[in-house]
Amino acid sequence: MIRLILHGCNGKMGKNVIDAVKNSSKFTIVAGVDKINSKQDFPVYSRLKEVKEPADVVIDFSFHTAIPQLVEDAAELNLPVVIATTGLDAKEEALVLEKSAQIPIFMSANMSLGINLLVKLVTQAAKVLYENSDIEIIEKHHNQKLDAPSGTALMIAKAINDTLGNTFNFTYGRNPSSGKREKNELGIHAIRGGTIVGEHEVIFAGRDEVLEIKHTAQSRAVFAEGALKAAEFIIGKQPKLYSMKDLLEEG
Ligand SMILES: NC(=O)C1=CN([C@@H]2O[C@H](COP(=O)(O)OP(=O)(O)OC[C@H]3O[C@@H](n4cnc5c(N)ncnc54)[C@H](O)[C@@H]3O)[C@@H](O)[C@H]2O)C=CC1
Ligand SMILES: O=C(O)C1=N[C@H](C(=O)O)C[C@H](O)C1
Repeated sequence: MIRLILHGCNGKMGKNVIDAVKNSSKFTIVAGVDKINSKQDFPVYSRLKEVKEPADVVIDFSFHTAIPQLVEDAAELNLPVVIATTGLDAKEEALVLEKSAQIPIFMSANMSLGINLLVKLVTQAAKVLYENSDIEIIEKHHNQKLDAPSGTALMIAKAINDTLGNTFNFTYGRNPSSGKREKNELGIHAIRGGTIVGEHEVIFAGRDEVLEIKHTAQSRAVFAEGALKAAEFIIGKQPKLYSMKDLLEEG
């Protein structure tokens, strides 16, 4: 059995990981960590360093400000971590990279298989279409989401820029003073409402033709199951910052 510590156990994704573990024969949750202390079937602590139960791996779905303490504690305890939390600032991201020299860290803004295939398809399309079309990303999420744009939208935009040698400046939404669209803009637009689980659409708008590539998450279970796959993948790996690309390449 893989012994799991669930960081952010009392949140929406925490609940989904608990359900995914119930349906899995490979995992058991030995402890949770959350800033809110609500009752679970396992002990809940307020930080990772306080956890008494021996464990093999940590999965995190919490909030970006929790990440520095999480990776500091995980490095001290020599525990691999899967970070699914989005909205990290540059300093938090730099610390994750620094700590990945000590422990294996798996980080992805989206744990679903479909989004990671979408990134592949979109970068291929961008190579062919970018000169003659305008690229815009639209993401839609529930009204409880704290960060905008989504980590996934940023991941897609960065993948396009990496592929095309940083051609684009990102434009976050448009307003009455935005003016005419520039050729080197990549628009990123965030919609928030209701209970939308997560939608990401990339639009290539050319002259007289439009290509749209879209992914819809229909439940949070896909993210929870993806996080369990990532956790299984990093146990026993060398210290490094891993992504979905590494997991998919290993097959
Ligand atoms: N990579 C992926 O596939 C996915 C990533 N996410 C990301 O996961 C994060 C959590 O999402 P939700 O579960 O919807 O949010 P949520 O707000 O429902 O849950 C977050 C939980 O983390 C806890 N928390 C906050 N600060 C903490 C701290 N300092 N220490 C310990 N616990 C803390 C909260 O009390 C709460 O229980 C968000 O950043 C979201 O964008 C969400 C879905 C999929
Ligand atoms: O907060 C969410 O719900 C989600 N967050 C991730 C993101 O910011 O990209 C992934 C997913 O779309 C759900």
